[in-house]
Amino acid sequence: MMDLGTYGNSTPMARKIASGYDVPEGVDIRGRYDEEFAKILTKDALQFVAVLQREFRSHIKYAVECRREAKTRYNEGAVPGFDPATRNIREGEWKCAAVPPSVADRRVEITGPVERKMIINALNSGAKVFMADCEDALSPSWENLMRGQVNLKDAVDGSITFHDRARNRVYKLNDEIAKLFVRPRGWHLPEAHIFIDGEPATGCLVDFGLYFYHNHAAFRRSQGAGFGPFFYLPKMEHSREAKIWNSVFERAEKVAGIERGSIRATVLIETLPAVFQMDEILYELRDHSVGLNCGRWDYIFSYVKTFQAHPDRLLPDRVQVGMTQHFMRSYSDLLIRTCHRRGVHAMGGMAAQIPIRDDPAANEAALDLVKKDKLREVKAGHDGTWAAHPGLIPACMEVFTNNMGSAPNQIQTMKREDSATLTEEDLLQRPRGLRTMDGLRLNTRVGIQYLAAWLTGSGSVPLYNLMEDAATAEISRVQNWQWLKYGVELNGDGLGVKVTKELFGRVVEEEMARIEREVGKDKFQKGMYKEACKIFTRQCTAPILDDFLTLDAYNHIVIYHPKGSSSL
Ligand SMILES: CC(=O)SCCNC(=O)CCNC(=O)[C@H](O)C(C)(C)COP(=O)(O)OP(=O)(O)OC[C@H]1O[C@@H](n2cnc3c(N)ncnc32)[C@H](O)[C@@H]1OP(=O)(O)O
Ligand SMILES: O=CC(=O)O
Ligand SMILES: [Mg+2]
Repeated sequence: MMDLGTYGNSTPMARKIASGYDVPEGVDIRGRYDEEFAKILTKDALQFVAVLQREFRSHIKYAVECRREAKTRYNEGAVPGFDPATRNIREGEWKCAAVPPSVADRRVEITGPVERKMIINALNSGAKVFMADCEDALSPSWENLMRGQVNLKDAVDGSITFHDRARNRVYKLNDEIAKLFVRPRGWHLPEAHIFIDGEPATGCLVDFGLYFYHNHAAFRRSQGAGFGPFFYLPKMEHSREAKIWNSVFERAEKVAGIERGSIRATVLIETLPAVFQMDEILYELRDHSVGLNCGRWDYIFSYVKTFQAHPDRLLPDRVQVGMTQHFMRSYSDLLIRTCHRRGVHAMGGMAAQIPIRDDPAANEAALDLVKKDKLREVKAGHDGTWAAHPGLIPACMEVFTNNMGSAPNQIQTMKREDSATLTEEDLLQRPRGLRTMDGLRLNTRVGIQYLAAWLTGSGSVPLYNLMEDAATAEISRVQNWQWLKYGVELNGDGLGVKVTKELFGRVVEEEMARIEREVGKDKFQKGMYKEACKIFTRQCTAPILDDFLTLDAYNHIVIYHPKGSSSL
């Protein structure tokens, strides 16, 4: 039990029963009541979330406001770069706290949503780490998030099981399982089903707070060997955001009465501004860091977003923006050099290919692409990588083990000092490649189908033999928006066709017809394809680019109880 000290309010008058949940003063729950959820949404756990919300809300608002100001500067022609004011941090000799022994070896990490069966499969997959995702891979509905918390709690205490009745198969944990990291949502997403002092709570503080409150003690015993819990932190743009997380961790450690530096986190470098802040981010989190990760898909999305007002930096077709483009390779090389200089892991990212069950030749080709990507990563000096599917783990493991041997990581052996000379120009270099009608069509087809899945509760889906999640869908959206905004010529087709609203309208119509043919009339009618098409089309043609696809779409999955009691 944690000591909430002066933050708790235990007077009987302050207790309020709302929507069936026993809530502390100032907290209002508008999501559906469920007996299982009530074991997570206890009064003390909610009080802990409220403590965090009250202490950090003004810092978060300020950080979000700073993002807006930076966006205005980029829209007026500026480009991101290294901050002269923090040169001493970049050039100084300092190290992050030593890596906890329990996570020294992270050569292959599996990721996936906090869905019950997938959690069991991922923990049993043979990967060293499982990143349980409340972010890119999860549609953040009340049901998904609260069930996810129940599932995580059962996973940490080891009791998690799942009975697949259709297949009469019972899932439970093996003796040896992956180490658990949890990725909360980004700062931008609210949790509209929990109000604190009249405002929606910050999504990531709900995800972090509930998980930490219920699991820190069991996790440190069973998984972290005295450290933990462990987290992945997404979509940051500046070190001031890392500073907030560091303070959140310190507050949580204090409340829980555990040693400072117990909690550890890997930060995803997945926005363009953040690549110029890697040292600064590690510095802010130096007592709580366990490395950085190349979140390549959001990074590509962020490149377009950051340069939304720079028509000289248009992207080619999405499929051509791989890790071998100069700006992507530079980002990965500098991340490795930065992490190893500071004594922490430099994690690689996700290849989009997944196993193709019904076509052995195509499956082999997909596996070869994954292996090639992992070989590039391990040879560059990454200490580990991500796999989207259990079927990819043996291949990823083999590539990393063949190149790293029995060493748990390459932190001491791959310093990559050659990357010290990488410049702002290297990191911003325009991607090379061509734009095609096929690219426009694929973006549209994938974007709509992804959103249709997301609106019905699935945040990661297989589409055309690739993994699609919120980050990959964002690329489809912003690329369409960019091409429409600047009326670009599809220069890869040799026909000189320009992207206009009329052309896009026709493409949407034709791609919707194709989706209907592919998924079948029945699924198409019952699904959310039409709604998804409306949202996606609106966002692609909006005069001003929406910051996030999921922020607008979130309004469609907020369900208040009792029904109709209120709305966003
Ligand atoms: C940009 C980023 O942020 S990347 C990180 C976020 N994205 C992700 O985490 C994506 C994770 N991956 C997935 O969600 C899935 O693999 C998908 C959606 C891509 C493909 O899913 P499917 O086509 O349903 O997979 P498939 O049918 O081949 O699954 C076979 C088995 O593997 C399991 N499985 C598949 N992927 C995973 C996973 N990532 N973790 C755990 N188990 C998994 C399935 O549950 C299924 O189990 P079963 O045989 O016991 O029923
Ligand atoms: O979160 C990972 C990414 O690639 O985006
Ligand atoms: Mg991401």
